[in-house]
Amino acid sequence: MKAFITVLLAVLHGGAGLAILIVSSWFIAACAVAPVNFNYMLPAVVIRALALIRIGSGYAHMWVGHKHLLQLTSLLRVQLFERLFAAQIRQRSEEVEALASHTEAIAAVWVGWVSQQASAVLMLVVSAVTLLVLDIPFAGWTIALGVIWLVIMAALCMQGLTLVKIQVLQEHEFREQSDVVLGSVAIWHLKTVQEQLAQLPSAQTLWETETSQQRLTLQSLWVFQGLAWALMLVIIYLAIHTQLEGEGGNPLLLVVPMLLLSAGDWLGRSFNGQPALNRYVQGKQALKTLPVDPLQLTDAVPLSSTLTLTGFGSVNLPEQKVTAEFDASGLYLVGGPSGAGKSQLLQAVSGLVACHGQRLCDGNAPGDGLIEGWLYLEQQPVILAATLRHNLTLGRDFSATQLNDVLSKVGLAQLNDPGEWLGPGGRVLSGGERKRLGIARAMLIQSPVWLLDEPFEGLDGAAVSQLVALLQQKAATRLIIIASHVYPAELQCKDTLILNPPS
Ligand SMILES: Nc1ncnc2c1ncn2[C@@H]1O[C@H](COP(=O)(O)OP(=O)(O)OP(=O)(O)O)[C@@H](O)[C@H]1O
Repeated sequence: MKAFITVLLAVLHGGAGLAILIVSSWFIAACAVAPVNFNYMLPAVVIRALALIRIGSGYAHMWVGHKHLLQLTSLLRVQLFERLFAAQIRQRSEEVEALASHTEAIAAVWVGWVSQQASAVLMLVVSAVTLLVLDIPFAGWTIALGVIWLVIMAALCMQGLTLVKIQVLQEHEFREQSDVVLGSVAIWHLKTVQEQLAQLPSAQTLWETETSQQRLTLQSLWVFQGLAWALMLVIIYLAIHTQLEGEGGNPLLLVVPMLLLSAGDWLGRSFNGQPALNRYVQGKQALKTLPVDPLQLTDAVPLSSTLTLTGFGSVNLPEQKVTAEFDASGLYLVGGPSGAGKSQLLQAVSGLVACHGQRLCDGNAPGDGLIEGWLYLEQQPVILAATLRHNLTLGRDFSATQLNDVLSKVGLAQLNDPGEWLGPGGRVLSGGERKRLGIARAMLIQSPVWLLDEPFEGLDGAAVSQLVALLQQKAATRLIIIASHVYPAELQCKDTLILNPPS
């Protein structure tokens, strides 16, 4: 509904502009030949009223149109979030681009293109019909103007859409290359500046395609304006030399030439709207081809269940064949030298990586995929560039007291400002602090199963003792499996599983 009001307001805005042109051109001409008792008041009032309508409808068009644009953009973004929510992230930069600009480009088509074209078509039709009905000299020539506009617009659309296809491919390639370069950020300092520069993908071709689109729009506008002027010159020639002898004083003779003279003004916006259509098509295309692999989830697993592994292992380690039983609560240790496959095993248990062998929960196979609600704490917990609160809550609702409580339990009482910014551009946490922040997250999430990857790494003796006491207490009500090559003396486990490195 709002989209249609936007279009109507754009039409009103354009129509008022056109009416001002027609009335004022007639008024100027009429003044030149007006008799002494000519009433200047009425046309002046009409022009003023039209100007007010033009200004008012222009602002209203922006108000309604942009409000609608914002609503539509947020709706599209929510839909996109829903698609990405349970998906594996493969092309991070493409997903960011999709959220940041493709949804906006799709939403903007009503304001940017549809309303401009509707306004142009209606102005052309209304002016042609009005001039024909009023029998204004040369009225039929406005039809020729309409045909010229239509042909140039169609050609512009076709060329623009061809360029869009090229642009989508170029953008995809550029983003893939950028992802590769950004992925190697950790070793940039090891390279010379020349090596780094040589690696950077060039945006030159993208930029060239973008500018050729703008050039095309401008060229179309100039061709249209040129042909409109040519029509006007023909009319003037005809008026002077052939058809209208004896009618030289008729001020209505000027109406159609004035219309043609200013054709670029009242129809130019329709050409300028073309990039909005291109971006719309590009956005649609890009969202359609966005690589989204849905995350596979298992069937629902009881909140508290035993875990039985038989010949089980990560698909990345075909020789890994673990057979073990875990109660629904208690602390278990998975040990073994570095590279033995401890992290891979925990990730396979949680379903983060595909597995082989059998995984039973309470004696039932939940199927392949991620077990919802089970927590895997990475070896190096990810710290988001966000506030401490967001890093802890991950979008859930917790009170400040709950946050302070878990922070002091994991030995991070020094982080006492939930609004403090962490990560790049903010407070940088040490390796041990990251680890403890990860544990704090786990404590808030209340997961029935904790799979902790090297939780003691980077912690000093006192911190290890504090963490062991905490885990011991939490293991009373949940299953905790720790993968570690450090075995704190005070750790009391129900069982220990030692993995051997692959031969
Ligand atoms: N995505 C993967 N694809 C293929 N092989 C992998 C993958 N991830 C890890 N591996 C291999 O699996 C083996 C075990 O890795 P894993 O990280 O599980 O060892 P770990 O026992 O946790 O070692 P550490 O104690 O050093 O963390 C390694 O040889 C590694 O190369």
